[in-house]
Amino acid sequence: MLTNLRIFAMSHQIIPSVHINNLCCYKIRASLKRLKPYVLLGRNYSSLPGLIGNDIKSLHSVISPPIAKIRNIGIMAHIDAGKTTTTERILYYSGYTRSLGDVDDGDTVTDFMAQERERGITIQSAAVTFDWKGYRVNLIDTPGHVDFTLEVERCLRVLDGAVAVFDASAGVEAQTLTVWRQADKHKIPRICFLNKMDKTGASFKYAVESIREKLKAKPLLLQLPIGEAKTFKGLVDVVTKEKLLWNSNSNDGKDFERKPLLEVSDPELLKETTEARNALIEQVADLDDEFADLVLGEFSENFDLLPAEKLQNAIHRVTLAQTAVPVLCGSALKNKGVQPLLDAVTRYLPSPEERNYEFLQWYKGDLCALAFKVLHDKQRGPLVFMRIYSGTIKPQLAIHNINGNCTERVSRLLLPFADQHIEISSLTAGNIALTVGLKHTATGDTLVSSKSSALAAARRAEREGEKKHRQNSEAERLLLAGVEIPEPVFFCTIEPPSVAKQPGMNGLEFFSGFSLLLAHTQTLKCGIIISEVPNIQFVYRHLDKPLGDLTANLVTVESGEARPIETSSLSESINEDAFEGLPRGIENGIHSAFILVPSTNYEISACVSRCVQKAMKKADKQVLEPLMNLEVTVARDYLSPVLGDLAQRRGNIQEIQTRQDNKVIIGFVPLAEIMGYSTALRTLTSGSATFALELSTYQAMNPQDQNTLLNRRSGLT
Ligand SMILES: Nc1nc2c(ncn2[C@@H]2O[C@H](COP(=O)(O)OP(=O)(O)OP(=O)(O)O)[C@@H](O)[C@H]2O)c(=O)[nH]1
Repeated sequence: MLTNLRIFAMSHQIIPSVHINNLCCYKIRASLKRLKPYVLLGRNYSSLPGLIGNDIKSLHSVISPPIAKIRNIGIMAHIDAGKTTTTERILYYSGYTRSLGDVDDGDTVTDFMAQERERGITIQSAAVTFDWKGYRVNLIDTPGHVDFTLEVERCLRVLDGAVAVFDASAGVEAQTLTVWRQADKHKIPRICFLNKMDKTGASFKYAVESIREKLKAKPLLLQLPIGEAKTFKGLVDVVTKEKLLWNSNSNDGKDFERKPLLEVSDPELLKETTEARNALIEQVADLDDEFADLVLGEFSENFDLLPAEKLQNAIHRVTLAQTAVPVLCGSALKNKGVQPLLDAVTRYLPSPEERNYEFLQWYKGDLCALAFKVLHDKQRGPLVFMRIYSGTIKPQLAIHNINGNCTERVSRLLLPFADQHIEISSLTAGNIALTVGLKHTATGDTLVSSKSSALAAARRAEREGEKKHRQNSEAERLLLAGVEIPEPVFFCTIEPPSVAKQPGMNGLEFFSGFSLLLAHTQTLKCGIIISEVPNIQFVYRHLDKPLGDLTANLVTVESGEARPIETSSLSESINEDAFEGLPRGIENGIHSAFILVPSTNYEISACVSRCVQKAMKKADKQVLEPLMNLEVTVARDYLSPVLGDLAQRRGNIQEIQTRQDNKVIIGFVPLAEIMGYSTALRTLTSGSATFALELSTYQAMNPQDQNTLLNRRSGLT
C-alpha cells in the first residue's frame, strides 16, 4: 500500500506526496469557543517609524542586555490550559501592550494568525520579546495540540527554561505529559503555574498531587491560594510569608497589595503558611547540600529567621538541577497571580550562561546559532528565527550554514514581537533573533561565522573527543542536534483542486525547511486550501517472522490466457527486513524491465502485480496495525454511550478514573477506527468531552480484520 502510494506520487510528478508526521489529538472545543469572524487587529502595533507601535514600549533602550539578565522562556501546557491568556497578561503587565487581549474575542498578540484567531487555538509559535524589572525575556508561545508536537519540540530545544501552565481543575492532562517528557529530553528547568484557580472545580491540592503522581516531579509549593473557585481572591507567598490581594475594583489586575501575614489579622493563614514554609525549607535542604548546611547550622532552631533571599537562591539551584519544580498559582483570566509568576521566571529560571552547553567551548566566542523556525513572508522572503548561543550577529554578515554547507548573507536583523518586528543593528549570545535574507537555511541548521570557524571548532571538538574517548562523529559533535521528527502514521497525497491552483503547490517543496502543519481545517500554511485530505493511508507493518518461500511467475497473456514465460523463486526464508524491501525491489524490477525491454507491453505490470499478490497470499504473513493510546475525559452522564461507541471501534479499555465530576477513560484503539472521532464524540456528548491520542505500538491484526483489510486493498470489497 505504502509502495503503491509512493509509486503513484513518483509517476505523477506534479503531485507531491506529503508525509504527515503528526499524531492526532483532537479536542472538542469548537462548540465551547465563540468562533468570531476574522477581524483585523484591534490595536495598532506598527504606526511609528522603525516598525514599533504606539502600544509597545521602546525596546531600543537595551538592545543587547547582559547575558545574566536574559531569560529564554517557553510556556507549555495542555490545550486550553490558558497559555495564550497568560501570555497576554504578561505582555500587558510588562508594559508592552496597553490593553488586554482576549482569546475568546480573537484579539491576542501571540495568536496572530487568522486561523488561530478564528479557531481560538495556538497553532504557530510566536516569539515575543519584552522586559520585566530589568530582565530581558524572550518568550516563545508553544502550541498545546499534539498535532503540533513538532512545533513544540522545535521551540523547546532553544529554551533555557519553561513555565508549565495547568488548568487547576484538571491537573496534569494528556498533552502536559507529552510536553513534560519533551522538556525532560532537552533538560529544561521548569516552574509550574496552576492557572484557572477561579474556575468551578479548581483544586490546588488535586493539581499538586497530579504533578507529583503523573509527572513524578517534586513540587515546591512557593504559594498557597486564598480561596478556590468562586472564592479565589489572592495568594500567599510562602517564601516571604506575605499575602497578595488583588484590588476588586481594578479590572486589569495591575493593582495588588503585598502585606506581611500577621498573627492579629490572619492567625489561621499565618499558621498554615508557617507550616508550608517549614516543609518547603526541609524539602529544599534535602535536595541542596549548601542550603542544608546553612539551615542545619545557623537557623536550625528557628526557620523563621532564615532570610527569604537564601531560600530563593537555594530554590533557584534546585530548579536548575531539575530535582524539583516550583509551583505557583493564579487565574490569568481574572488577572491574578501573573506578576508573581513573572518574578518567579526571572528569579528561578536560568539565564543562558547558567545552562551547560558543552559545544560552546569549541566556538571560543565565534558565532554559533541554531535556526529553530523558518517562516515565509511574502514581502521579505524567508524569516529565520535563531537562537544565538555564542558570538554576535549583525545585518550584512555572511554566515556559514554547517548542515547546508553554504554561506549566505543576513540582510536585516530583527527583534521579534509577535507579528511585528523591530529592526536592530546587532544581537549577542543568549538572544533570539529574527533574520531576513537567509534563503537556504532550514529548521535545525547550525549557523556559524565562517567555514574556517566551523573547522576550527571541529578540531577543538575532536581534541576534546579524544580526551574523553568519545566515539561521536565530527558532525555529531559540531552540529546542534536537529529536530527529531516522529515516525509517520499517515501518508497522503495532496492534489490541487484545479490546474489554476497548481503553482501554489510548488510551495510544498519548502516543507523540508519550513513548518509542515496539517490542521483540521486542511488548510496548509503555505496558503494552499484543499477541500479535503484525500487518500489518507495508515502505515501498516508486517510481523517479523519467516514468511516462507516466494515464487514469482512471469507470464504473457494471450487471448485471455496466461502462459508462463519465466519463474523465479526466493527459496530462503524472508524476514521483515527483506520483506520491506521486496515491494520496492519488484517495483524497481518492473521499471528496469520497461527500460531494458522496450517492446514489453503494459500487461507485464499487471501480471507482476498479480504474481506478487498470489505469492504473498501463499506466504504466512501478519499485518501489524498502528494502535493508539486513547484518553477520553467525559462527564459521568455520557460515560455509557462513549464506552459503547469505543467497543464498536475495537477499543480496549484499560481503566476508568474519576476526575472531579468527570470520568477519564484510558485505553487503546486502532488508528484506523478512530478517524472522525472528534465529530462522533461531540455528537455523543453534546460537545462536553475531550480526548487525546498518541501512538502506542503496532499490534497484530486478527485474521478476520486482516482479511477485510487485504480484500479492501486488493479491491475485492
Ligand atoms: N476560568 C478561567 N478561564 C481561563 C483562564 N485562563 C484562560 N481561560 C479560558 O480558557 C480558554 C483557553 O484559554 P487560552 O489562553 O486560549 O488557552 P491556551 O492554552 O493558549 O490554548 P491553545 O492555544 O489552544 O493551546 C479560554 O476560553 C480562556 O478564556 C483562567 O484563569 N480562568
